[in-house]
Amino acid sequence: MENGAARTAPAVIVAIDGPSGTGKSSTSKAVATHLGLSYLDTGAQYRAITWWMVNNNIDITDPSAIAAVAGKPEIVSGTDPSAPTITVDGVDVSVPIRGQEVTSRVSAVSAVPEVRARITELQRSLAASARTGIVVEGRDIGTTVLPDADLKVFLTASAEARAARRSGELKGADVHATRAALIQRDAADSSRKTSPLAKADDAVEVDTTDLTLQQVIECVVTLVEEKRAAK
Ligand SMILES: Nc1ncnc2c1ncn2[C@@H]1O[C@H](COP(=O)(O)OP(=O)(O)OP(=O)(O)O)[C@@H](O)[C@H]1O
Ligand SMILES: Nc1ccn([C@H]2C[C@H](O)[C@@H](COP(=O)(O)O)O2)c(=O)n1
Repeated sequence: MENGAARTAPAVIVAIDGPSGTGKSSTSKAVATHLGLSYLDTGAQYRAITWWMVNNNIDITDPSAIAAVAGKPEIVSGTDPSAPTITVDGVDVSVPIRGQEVTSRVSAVSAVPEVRARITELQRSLAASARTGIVVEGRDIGTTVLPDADLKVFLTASAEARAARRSGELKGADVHATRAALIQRDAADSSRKTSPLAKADDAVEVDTTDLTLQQVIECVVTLVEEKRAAK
């Protein structure tokens, strides 16, 4: 090492993709916290722009109406994994974006190419400015947003496991209805033309069905450390 200077770990870019309820957010936040990286929830950004469309009475069934205003809202994501934030035009929307009104419309809004172009640009800029590196989670991070990521992980889990996790979270929500809604959203997200939900060819697939959250976190931390060591 030159002049005995302490070697700092090189910045590392991690892409975590997968269907709803596979554990992307929980895993990404914990991995980023453990490794001192930034964290970006890209689903929250698509939810935030959907919230703005709903609040501004934009016709969600009309892609050209969505495209015409896609550049208007200012979406700001805070990337501290211990306290991630999301605002639209300065308003904290972290709670309303999780509601049914947004969840049932987000696939339609996020399928519009102009929306994706706008949000993808934000995501790339946040990743480029992350000093120590970043964990970015979503649906198209490994395939489209950050195709040169150091590590790509694709999380999966059975529909039953995902529905049970979500029903537990929603305090007793009907597990069959939750399962049906997850499958419907995954189908919409996987079948859109522009950057659909997909596993990148070079992603490591981790089936979380029979793993605890802690086991998944440990698995991804190990994968990141291996990549870092090889840099
Ligand atoms: N391996 C696991 N075992 C048990 N529960 C888990 C596991 N992974 C995540 N969970 C729980 O499942 C729920 C969904 O997890 P999380 O929000 O991280 O998934 P997600 O993939 O980000 O979902 P979405 O894409 O819908 O935002 C949370 O309550 C989380 O605590
Ligand atoms: N990279 C991404 C992230 C999310 N979306 C869309 C599709 C999802 O149904 C929706 C909400 O995501 P969640 O909060 O459930 O992770 O946002 C996308 O198209 N691309």
